Amino acid sequence: MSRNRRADTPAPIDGHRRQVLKGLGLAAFGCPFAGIATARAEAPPAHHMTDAPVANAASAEDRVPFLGRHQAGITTPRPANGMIASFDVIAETPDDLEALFKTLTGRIAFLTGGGVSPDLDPRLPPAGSGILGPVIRPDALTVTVSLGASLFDDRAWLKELKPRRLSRMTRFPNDALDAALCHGDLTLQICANTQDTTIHALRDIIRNTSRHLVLRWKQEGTVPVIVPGPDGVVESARNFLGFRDGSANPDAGDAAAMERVVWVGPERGEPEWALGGSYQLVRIIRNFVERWDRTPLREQERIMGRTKVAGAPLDRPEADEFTVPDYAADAHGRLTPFDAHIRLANPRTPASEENLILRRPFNYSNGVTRSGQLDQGLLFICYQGDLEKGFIAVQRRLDGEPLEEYIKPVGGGYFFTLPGIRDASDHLGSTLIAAVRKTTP
Ligand SMILES: C=CC1=C(C)c2cc3[nH]c(cc4nc(cc5[nH]c(cc1n2)c(C)c5CCC(=O)O)C(CCC(=O)O)=C4C)c(C)c3C=C
Ligand SMILES: [Fe+2]
Repeated sequence: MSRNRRADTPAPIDGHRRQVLKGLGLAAFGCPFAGIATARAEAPPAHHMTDAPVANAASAEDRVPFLGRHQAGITTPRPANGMIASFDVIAETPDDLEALFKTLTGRIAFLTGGGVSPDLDPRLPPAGSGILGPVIRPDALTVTVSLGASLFDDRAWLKELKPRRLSRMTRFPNDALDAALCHGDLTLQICANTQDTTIHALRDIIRNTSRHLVLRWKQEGTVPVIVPGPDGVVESARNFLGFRDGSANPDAGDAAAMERVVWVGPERGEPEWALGGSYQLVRIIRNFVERWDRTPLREQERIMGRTKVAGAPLDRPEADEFTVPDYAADAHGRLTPFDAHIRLANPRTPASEENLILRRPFNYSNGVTRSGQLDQGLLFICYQGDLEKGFIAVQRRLDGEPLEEYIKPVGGGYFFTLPGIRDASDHLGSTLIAAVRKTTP
């Protein structure tokens, strides 16, 4: 799980990051399907630094390839803005569902590729919301499509094809789930450099799928853009508790690690159609930031298991955030308490290797609660090849952790992220539809 956090060449950073994006298959801007047949939504190469957005590196011309064995938006770099939108699906027949998947595919291909909105006919409603103007720039947009258990459970012709570990999220002890913020038949994870682009994409998709999709809930979030240090190190972005978040995330640029941690492969016993997909976990976790801000620094650090400024593990407080804690050398929990967040989340034993997850969180700030508190928190998103061994096992270890005094999960759900799209003639969900056609006359 080693990870090269340092840039080979510290400056200019924007050039470096641009090169990474070019390596991902950035094609000429202008045509919605330009480069689509060759551009693949794979993880960035190993020299990519962290998953934090880098200052001055983001450009409206950044295009994240849409085609590939896996959907974009999971191992591709996390831009500054993210959103989960959850929908109910109106689809009584396989034909309905296929039509929805095809429309989604077409819209996502256009929006992520960029292009010119068609000319306006003043006698008709405009072709789009217009909030980006007539020229849609890709802006590192990704739209990742996942399905909820209810989509399968509520349709006889889909029941047999449900991914094995997909279920309706049930309550954990510290949860106070708001039904209006939970579950759904289908989610879109929409990420981009700017919020205008995520909102534009959402409105475009809602407008073009109104026959099949009804919006249930959505949550937006952001990640701070990081200015690289003089040595070129890009540190992890901070969450709203002020700690670096992402330091020990598996390396999304390590394809072998992603096969082990994130993707559904043949060894998992999942239906054939699901290969190349992943399980998506979403949790909207409110942070009681006023209480946290009144908590002594030492206590905050012992709750998290890391120093606040540098993000170093408590057994190596002079080290950096990427230094691996040595729990075996701290067998009595003197330096890192046994109930510290990071020690529970990943005790770093051979057995806990199978519980690794890829986190892709965003901070959210929703306004003010009725009792006059800030409504802030973490839009926690993670991906794993096995939901039970991944999120569920980790969350069970975290149940009762001291951090719970400061957090309250209020929404979210379990979803299955569809495999990617082979080529320009393919569409999202094609393997599922083919399996439906095989099993239903
Ligand atoms: C069930 C999974 C997890 C939930 C839910 C979760 C919530 C949560 N986390 C933070 C802040 C931090 N988490 C950190 C590390 C970390 N967290 C999880 C899992 C969940 N966190 C894992 C698997 C890890 C990695 C542990 C390791 O391998 O050492 C950290 C430390 C920095 C880092 O590695 O990212 C912070 C900080 C909050 C605030 C939160 C809920 C609001
Ligand atoms: Fe965490």
